[in-house]
Amino acid sequence: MEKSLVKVGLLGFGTVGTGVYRIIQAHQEDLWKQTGLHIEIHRIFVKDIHKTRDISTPTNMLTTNIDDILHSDEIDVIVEVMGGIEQTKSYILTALEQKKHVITANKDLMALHGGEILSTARANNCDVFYEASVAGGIPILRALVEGLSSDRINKMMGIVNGTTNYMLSKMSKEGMDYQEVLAEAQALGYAESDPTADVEGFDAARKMAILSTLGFRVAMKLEEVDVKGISSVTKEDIAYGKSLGYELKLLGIAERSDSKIEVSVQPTMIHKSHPLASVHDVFNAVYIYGDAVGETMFYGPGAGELPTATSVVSDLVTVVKNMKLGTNGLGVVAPYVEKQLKSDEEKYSKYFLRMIVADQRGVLAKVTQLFADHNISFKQIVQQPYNGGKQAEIILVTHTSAKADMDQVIEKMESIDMIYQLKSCYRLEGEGR
Ligand SMILES: NC(=O)C1=CN([C@@H]2O[C@H](COP(=O)(O)OP(=O)(O)OC[C@H]3O[C@@H](n4cnc5c(N)ncnc54)[C@H](OP(=O)(O)O)[C@@H]3O)[C@@H](O)[C@H]2O)C=CC1
Ligand SMILES: N[C@@H](CC=O)C(=O)O
Ligand code: NA
Repeated sequence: MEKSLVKVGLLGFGTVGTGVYRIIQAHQEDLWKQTGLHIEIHRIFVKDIHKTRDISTPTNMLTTNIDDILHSDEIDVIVEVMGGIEQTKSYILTALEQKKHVITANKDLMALHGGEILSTARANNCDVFYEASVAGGIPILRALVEGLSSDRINKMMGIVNGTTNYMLSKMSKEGMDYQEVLAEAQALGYAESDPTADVEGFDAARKMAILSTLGFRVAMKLEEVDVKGISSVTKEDIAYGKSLGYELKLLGIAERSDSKIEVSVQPTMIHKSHPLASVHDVFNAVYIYGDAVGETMFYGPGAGELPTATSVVSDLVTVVKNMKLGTNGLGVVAPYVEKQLKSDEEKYSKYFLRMIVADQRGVLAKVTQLFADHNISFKQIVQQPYNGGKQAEIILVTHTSAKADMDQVIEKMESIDMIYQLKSCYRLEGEGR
């Protein structure tokens, strides 16, 4: 007899899980009209069954026994929104071996173990979708694997962490300093009480590993993403950047040239004429450069109960449509492009530097010579008095140069006595794009 009802096992009933439950309840009829099947949350796995929740569920729907879900013959699809890595991975692999389709919002898990999860899904003819794992409510993974599948993507730049974008926006607009704005982001619930993954760039790196795997069709490993966070950013850097026409953003950058790729996350000065410079507060955006399509930008909420749940439930709609058509597991394409990573000699970008130097005749010539010795030329130089005129502050904007050359310059600065301190060095993007 043909199925008329799809039963879902929900793992986790926190922020995102609650949103998934609400959307499925509220949009029952639309979901049925789109898929031809009724969708029902059958059981929900939680840690604490006695916890007070602001949403009511039928008696016995909540369980703390994972087997009620993983080994239930009635459940067809697992929605994993509990977070965590090892335990969650074992639940997902078991679910796939039990021929249950999987939807997850878990970027930590997919960035580390996505390859194994997807190959287990293929072996079991199951679907795995994870749209909510990158840029919460923005349908960016679907855009890469469907909307832009006919194109060759050369570059993706993303503001993919809402917490740090909120912090940098506040530092830029209100001149707040780092510690002050971090405390505010924690009080508002954007940053975790341990905000390391957000501010040190690890959360963004996980999302960039997922984006580059799908965009470039390579098996990108998390440890191959170069990561630098925002914990050493100062309000002075932001103000100087602004005075020269740049906003400072934590950018994930994935770039491909001549079949070689580089993927990184770092605070980056982006020219105010670039659309990413106008992405403020907790919003996310991903800017994509395709050979054929040109430039496209995807913008929206990167987190939050209902935006994130929208992506999860849309994945569920795809799984259920596939069930109706009997096409589950056919859409999961393994990375098929051989991965070649760029060396530091092959990574090119422009840079913004700020340094404190002696206020003496010839200092600028020394600085210029050092950069010229390593093939780096300047687009802009600003010099001004520092520390009451006892020293000078130099701000430099370079032309395109190799990362290896810039690293050498920074190393050699230490031995030049007229250069007292390199205050900051940022990658620069967005001009003349
Ligand atoms: N919040 C957001 O805006 C976004 C979240 N995500 C991802 O979605 C996932 C869920 O996030 P979120 O909803 O914020 O998390 P929450 O902390 O709000 O909820 C987690 C839920 O999972 C349950 N849970 C956690 N650990 C266990 C365990 N060991 N055994 C049983 N149940 C457990 C908790 O149970 P109990 O209720 O009993 O405590 C809770 O219901 C994460 O992977 C996160 O990275 C992705 C994009 C945005
Ligand atoms: N901590 C993340 C939440 C969503 O993934 C962020 O700040 O973007
Ligand atoms: Na998304």
